[in-house]
Parts: sequence; C-alpha cells; structure tokens
Amino acid sequence: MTEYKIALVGFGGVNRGLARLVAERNAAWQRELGFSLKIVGVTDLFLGSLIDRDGLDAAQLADLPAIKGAFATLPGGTAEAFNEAVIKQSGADLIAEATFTNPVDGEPAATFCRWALESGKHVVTTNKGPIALHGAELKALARRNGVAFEYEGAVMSGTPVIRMARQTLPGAGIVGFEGILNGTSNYVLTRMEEGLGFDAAVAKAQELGYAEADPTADVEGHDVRLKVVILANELLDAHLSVSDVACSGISALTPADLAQAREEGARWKLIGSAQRQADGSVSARVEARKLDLGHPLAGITGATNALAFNTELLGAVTLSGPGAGRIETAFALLSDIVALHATHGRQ
Ligand SMILES: NC(=O)c1ccc[n+]([C@@H]2O[C@H](COP(=O)([O-])OP(=O)(O)OC[C@H]3O[C@@H](n4cnc5c(N)ncnc54)[C@H](O)[C@@H]3O)[C@@H](O)[C@H]2O)c1
Ligand SMILES: N[C@@H](CCO)C(=O)O
Repeated sequence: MTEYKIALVGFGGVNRGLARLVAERNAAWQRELGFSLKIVGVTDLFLGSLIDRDGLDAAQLADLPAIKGAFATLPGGTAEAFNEAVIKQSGADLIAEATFTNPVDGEPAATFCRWALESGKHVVTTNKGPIALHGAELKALARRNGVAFEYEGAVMSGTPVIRMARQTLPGAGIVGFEGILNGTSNYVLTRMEEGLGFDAAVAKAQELGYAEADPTADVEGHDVRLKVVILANELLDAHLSVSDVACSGISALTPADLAQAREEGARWKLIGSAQRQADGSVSARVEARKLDLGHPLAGITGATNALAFNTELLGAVTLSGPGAGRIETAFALLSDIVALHATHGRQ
C-alpha cells in the first residue's frame, strides 16, 4: 500500500475540495486505488501556512474558516505563507499547486512547480498559467528529475479531456477542435437568457466557485485562450504562444442580443477553437459565436463545458462534462494522482 505525503499550495476552493475528499474518501482510495494521501503541509497567501510531517487533520483543514491568517489558529501554524518551506521541507513527495492563474507570466505558480520538480517531488496542478506559458520547460524538468507533472484539471476541470484524447485518440488524426471551455462565461450566458443581469450572473458564478480571482479573465476570453494554447500544444503538436491566439469575450453581449438570437433559432456561446492548416501550421482563436440551435454545442448550458475534436477517421468526437467547480476540480487532482501512481507508484 502506498501513502503519498502531499503538500497543498494555495488553499482556495480547489485544494480545500481536495482536503474534503481526503477527509471523506481516503479509506476507500486505499481499497480501490491502492494509495492514500497524508497532508503534511499547506500554504496560502491569505491563510498562512502549516507543516506537520505526521499528517494534518484533513477534515479540520477543510472546515477552517476562510479568515486572514487562519492557519495561525492551529498548533504550529503561522499567518505567513512560507511557500518555499512547505514545498521543500514538509517531507512531501507530491505537491498540489492550486494558486491563482496568472495569464501574463504564469508566476509565481511556475516557480512553485520548479521548486517542487527540482527537489524530486511530483506536481499536480489545476493552474493554467504554468502550463500554457512554461509547459515545455516544466515537462522537461519533470522528466530530468524522474517525477510526474500532471495538469488534467487545467482545461475542463474534472472532465478528462487531455487524458481521454492522449489515451484513446492516437491514430485517429486530430486536426482541430472547437469547444465551450469556460464554465463561468457559459453559466453567465445561460443565466442571462433566463433574465438575470450580467453583473448578478457573474457574482453568482463567483459564489459557486467557478470564476477566476479576477472574473474578467473568464468573460473576456483570456481563460479560454490559455486552455486553447494548452490543448493545441498537447494534442495538435502546435507551438502556440498566448499572443498567437486572437481573443474576444462575451462582455459586449446584451440581453437584447441574446433574445434576438433566440428569435432567430440560435444561441451565443464563447467558443475556443484550433485548426491545422494545409501548410501544417495551427491557427487558433477565442470568440463569441452565434450558433444555430441544432449545433452540438448550442445545447450546453450552465457551467458545463464541451469539446468537439475534429478527427480524420471518426469525424467529430464530442466530450462534455463539468468545466468548473471546487469538488469537480479537486477530482481532477485526484485523477492526476491516479495517473502518476500508475507510472511512478512502484519506483
Ligand atoms: N475553481 C474552478 O472551478 C477551477 C477549475 C479549473 C482550474 N482552476 C484553477 O485552479 C486554481 C485554483 O482555483 P480555486 O478555485 O481554488 O481558486 P481560489 O481563488 O479559490 O484559490 C486560490 C488560492 O490561492 C491562494 N494564493 C494565491 N496566490 C498565492 C501565492 N503566491 N502563494 C500562496 N497562495 C496563493 C489564494 O490566497 C487563494 O486562497 C486556479 O489557478 C484556477 O484557475 C479552477
Ligand atoms: N474560471 C474557470 C475555472 C475552470 O478553469 C471557468 O469558469 O471555467
């Protein structure tokens, strides 16, 4: 039986969700997955940090009030976030990185990943910044250090889009994709169609844990742009940078635009897409599109995401599932740990 010692970096919705899952399901994981998790460290800019090599109480962590410096109220805790110490000195062999996505340079999350990988620790992350902006470097660093770097949750939360394509579509000839890749903006469009105002719908998405720390990234398409870069580079072997992807969002759409679309038998959706061109290059974009109601993506509502792969042998292969949410995204971290257990668990 394997016990992974895990440190949580960033303790917002996602890693708190993981702590909740550890509290409730560790015993079942031992039986069903062949491993359990022991949380030995946790650090957060707002809450502080805490290390216990013998293991922290996951239920107590999950229930901790979200007040500034809250870790200082627990034995051995501090109000300061000692990120480097938690990553390097907590005795963890696995780091779950879930701090804010920085769409400009991926920092400081990319540095957290480097610290962990250089110290021979596996990394699982839901943070799009390090992967979209430093993915090749971090994957190479993981390989050099003989550890895993997994990031399934960065694109469609718990819905296994990267692994599904990598494991089941080789040979099918993926030549492009288009999809709804942001739960918040799809939720906002759905609620606006029901009559809620834009600001109220964004506030509700924040309350439900779907939105980025700055929801501008959701509604202006910046979040989808990072996901399109990740998918195109992973699955189309593109070498795209964020600046290669033209991007616009949904903030200019009014209730009247949505109502007009309904009268025309259509719906507005924020679509991220990429396509291999005849010369072998890959072009990609993010934009609001008015889709006929018969389009497979037109019926995707709320925080659900969907992605249609365009393949040479199968035509369109479409996957849909939750695109955001605390527990849903914590599951993505678990799925990454299952994957690394399969590849590195017996070393
Ligand atoms: N919530 C979702 O549905 C979802 C889905 C997929 C991916 N993601 C990504 O996962 C990550 C975490 O999401 P979340 O919903 O938990 O976000 P969140 O805003 O709830 O939590 C992030 C936490 O990170 C902490 N943090 C920020 N900078 C830090 C730093 N420098 N050092 C230590 N702690 C720091 C913050 O204090 C906060 O508590 C984000 O990158 C997000 O884009 C979220
Ligand atoms: N804010 C993102 C989280 C998932 O990456 C969304 O709403 O899709």
